Amino acid sequence: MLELQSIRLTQGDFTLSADCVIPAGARVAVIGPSGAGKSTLLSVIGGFETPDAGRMLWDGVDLTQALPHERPIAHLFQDNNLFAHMSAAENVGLGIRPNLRLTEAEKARVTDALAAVGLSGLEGRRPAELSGGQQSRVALARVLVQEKPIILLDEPFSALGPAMRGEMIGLAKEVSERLGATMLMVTHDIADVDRFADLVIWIEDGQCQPPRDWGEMKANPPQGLKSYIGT
Ligand SMILES: Nc1ncnc2c1ncn2[C@@H]1O[C@H](COP(=O)(O)OP(=O)(O)OP(=O)(O)O)[C@@H](O)[C@H]1O
Repeated sequence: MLELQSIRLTQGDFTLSADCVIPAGARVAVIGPSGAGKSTLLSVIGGFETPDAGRMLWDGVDLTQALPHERPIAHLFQDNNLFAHMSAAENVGLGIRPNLRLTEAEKARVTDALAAVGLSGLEGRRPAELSGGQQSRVALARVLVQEKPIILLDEPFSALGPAMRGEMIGLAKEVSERLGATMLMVTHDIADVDRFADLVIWIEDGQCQPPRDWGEMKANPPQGLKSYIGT
């Protein structure tokens, strides 16, 4: 499990606070108004920001001071972070080795990951030769080959239309199931939450609420969530 113990981070006049436990293997949507601190929470978990106070533990190991690449975490951001001059297979291979000197077994893992996201036959294409949805699939395949137990998605598919986004969220779910990974996804869309989440972390004014069952939260929403979804 992922434990955030009395985490505090102040940036200017904004303070994030989080004190919660996320069970291993959970799919968690992180929702809340614009500027509430959703991306900041993911930055703290990913190690891109160091909290002023508190600790983060994964399976009892204190990772609070660990650098991003030392953490058991894979990331997917809105812009997919694909390298324009590299093929789909090379972009995925980077998830295994940044120098791309892959063994035959590692090359096979890349091929398998691209097949798992429906891109067999397109391994040699560069990002500009792929549609937006296909580019997102490459980014998901790169998450898959990293085989990390924690995956952070920050508004990953927001550049896609609603139907394609739904499809990609289904695929992200499959990736989390395949790896047994704990997945946290920031989104602004309640339809995404319905499709994706077991649990929801509601954030408002920098305060993260502990994760709650989504069905239960919808039945009995905090006031801020009611205003947010306009009920
Ligand atoms: N480097 C920084 N220095 C000072 N304030 C910052 C910094 N980065 C973010 N903030 C502030 O922290 C707050 C939280 O920002 P964050 O991006 O986490 O919100 P968010 O919930 O992800 O918003 P959105 O839904 O609009 O993406 C905002 O008020 C933002 O202006």
